[in-house]
Amino acid sequence: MSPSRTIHPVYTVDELRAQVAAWRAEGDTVALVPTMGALHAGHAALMEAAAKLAQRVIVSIFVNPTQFAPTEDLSRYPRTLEADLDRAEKAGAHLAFVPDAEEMYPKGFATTISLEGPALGLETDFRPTHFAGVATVVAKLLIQTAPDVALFGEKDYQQLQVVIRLGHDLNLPVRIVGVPTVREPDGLALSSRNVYLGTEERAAAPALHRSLQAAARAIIDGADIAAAVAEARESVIAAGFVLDYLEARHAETLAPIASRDEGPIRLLVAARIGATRLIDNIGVSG
Ligand SMILES: Nc1ncnc2c1ncn2[C@@H]1O[C@H](COP(=O)(O)OP(=O)(O)OP(=O)(O)O)[C@@H](O)[C@H]1O
Ligand SMILES: CC(C)(CO)[C@@H](O)C(=O)[O-]
Ligand code: BAL
Repeated sequence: MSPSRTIHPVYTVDELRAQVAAWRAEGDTVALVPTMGALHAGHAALMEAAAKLAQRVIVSIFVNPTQFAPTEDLSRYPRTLEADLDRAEKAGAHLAFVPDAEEMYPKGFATTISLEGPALGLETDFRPTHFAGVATVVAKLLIQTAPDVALFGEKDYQQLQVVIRLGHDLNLPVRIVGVPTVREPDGLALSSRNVYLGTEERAAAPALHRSLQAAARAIIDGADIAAAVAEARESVIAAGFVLDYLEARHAETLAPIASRDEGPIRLLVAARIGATRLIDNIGVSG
């Protein structure tokens, strides 16, 4: 670890709780930013937003095995702890909680959260066990840290809605805050998985955001939602993606939505290019 760093990495729940208790004793409020590391400017935006909402900011860095299916990229998921600590410190975090799998899932671990509502469909159709793993680890992180506020990116929009629902349903005493997606200048949503993209794939990738924008504009201009969605699906496929889904959903419940009269609309996409799976989403407003 760099000797000049002031951010404090802790590895156990006991150390985490002791530090939070010390801050609480001084009257400080606490924000939690859960991540899987490989931190980029999107994560920095979450930590910067956290620093405006609480005096102390904790970033957790844990590549959670239970949210990956055996066929997914757990083993090759980017791990960049030293750079992450530097970035977290620059973004205003005071403590990095970096548990290992044994700390989070000790021998005999046998509890999983089961979900319906916003967890149904979309990601769940392609990653059936994903949100059970996310909800379980997020619940654990929230209980371990007991923050006043926890921040999640809109880039993982279905995850954000699942976590909001989880907080309500389990009466977790924490405010869940969503942070808008940070994008590259060409519109590609920042994601740790973007490092997997080859040159041609990277050049094609902004088509996801462009297609969503075109569909949103068409819907705002009065186009039929199903027709706008169908056109966006075609343009994603024409850009070289294999489409998992591109859907219009109610922005809060994530139920299917056929008309603007039924409530606020969110357009969500997941698509694969080469070996990389990307997700994105935008709101339809105007
Ligand atoms: N571009 C972004 N803008 C805003 N928030 C983001 C962005 N990318 C990730 N986040 C948020 O950061 C938090 C941690 O996400 P995670 O560590 O999985 O990063 P990621 O870049 O989404 O990685 P992945 O490639 O696994 O999707 C989540 O709440 C996520 O929504
Ligand atoms: C919320 C989260 C940290 C849980 O592992 C993860 O799903 C992520 O990084 O979005
Ligand atoms: N950002 C979501 C984490 C995952 O894809 O597993």
